[in-house]
Amino acid sequence: MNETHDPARHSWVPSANTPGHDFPIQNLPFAVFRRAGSAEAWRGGVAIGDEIVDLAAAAGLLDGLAAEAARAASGDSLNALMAKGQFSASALRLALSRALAGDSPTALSRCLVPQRDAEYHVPARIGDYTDFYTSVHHATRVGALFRPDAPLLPNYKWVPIGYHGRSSSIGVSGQQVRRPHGQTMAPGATAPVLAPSARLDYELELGVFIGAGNPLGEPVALDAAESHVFGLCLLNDWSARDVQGWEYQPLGPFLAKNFATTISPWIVTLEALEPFRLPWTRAEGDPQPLPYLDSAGHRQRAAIDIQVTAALQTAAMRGKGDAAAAVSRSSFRHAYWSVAQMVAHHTVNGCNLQPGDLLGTGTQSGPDESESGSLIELTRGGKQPVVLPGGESRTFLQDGDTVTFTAWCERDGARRIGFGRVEGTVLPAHPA
Ligand SMILES: O=C(O)/C=C/C(=O)CC(=O)CC(=O)O
Ligand SMILES: [Ca+2]
Ligand SMILES: [Mg+2]
Repeated sequence: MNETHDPARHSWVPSANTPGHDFPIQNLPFAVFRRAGSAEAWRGGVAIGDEIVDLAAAAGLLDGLAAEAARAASGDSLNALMAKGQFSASALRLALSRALAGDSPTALSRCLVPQRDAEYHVPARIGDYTDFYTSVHHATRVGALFRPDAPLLPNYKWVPIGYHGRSSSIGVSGQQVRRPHGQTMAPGATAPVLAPSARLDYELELGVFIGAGNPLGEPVALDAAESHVFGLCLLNDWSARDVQGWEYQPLGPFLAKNFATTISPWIVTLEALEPFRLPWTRAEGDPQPLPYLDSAGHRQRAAIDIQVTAALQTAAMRGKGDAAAAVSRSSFRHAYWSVAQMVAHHTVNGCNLQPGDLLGTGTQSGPDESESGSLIELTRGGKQPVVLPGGESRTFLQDGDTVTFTAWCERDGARRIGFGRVEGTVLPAHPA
């Protein structure tokens, strides 16, 4: 821990000191933004309270490594900053923390843009996107629905399972997601049909942005893995369950999941998450991981307690001015595999991760059924509707529904930090 985590540190930006604010001075997450509706250039920014530090403007006020880092973040993506590695982003975070601390505004006050005036871009050019499956609770509950005889496959507790996703359809919060068409095979039918998905779902996930890459052919060791991670965001892996159930064997998800993935604009750095570390543990009877996925240092601190929630607002609720209703709530601390294990496993065969690559953690579900991170789990495969305040109910998503995820970390002795939000709305399918 360093001075940037000091819970007593406060900022001359008044909104940053509001209790419970997602973006106090202890957080300082990164995004790519511009003034909404303007022709301004997209550039990197750091959140402080209700404001954004414009990094293109701030670069000239900083020195050394921090100034270089701010210049690298002045373009329309954070890839150049990510490529510089953890020390560079850390130097910038420290310089900003110092310049934003205290009672008296510094020269940085000229570089602030109100968040209410901003629009956001996907924060990196995402070359590759891989989605993992790190929640054993999600894997067990979804597995029971797709494969009643073998819910948790025998490989699960040995190998961090994932599939290669699609980066072209990743959008930033506010994305309008067109209900996809796909092939589905109704129970008892003899031939599939092409139709709009009738079982559209969300998946409550975190995204992991890669910072410094690794050369092709050179695996990243577990204890070095986190030095390749820039930070975490919120991620909704929209999923067409009826398409998935028919297409996924034997090669895994394909069109059921590649039509849209929505991420939050703000990336919370691993450094900001430091106070919320937990030991990485295994339940009695779980196998010891292979040596490349295990180390003493990893066991000590590889889990992170990030609380995650999903809320639903239907078009009717929006019309009446009713707030979104919470439907899922869990924590990343329940994940079976850690961020470091995802990176070590992804590269163990020599696969090269590159700056700006995105890893999904997989749906975060907790041990209790109420902690399910998707509708397919909450509704037991669409059999038990979720009833919303106001009387409507849902098995799967309907047109006009807005799904919002939030996440935060809190514990005694640390300042609470948050991730902002990721939001997406379902549009009707294109006419056939
Ligand atoms: O168990 C299956 O066959 C598939 C489950 C998923 O939908 C998994 C997926 O996208 C990974 C995850 O979000 O955990
Ligand atoms: Ca997923
Ligand atoms: Mg997806």
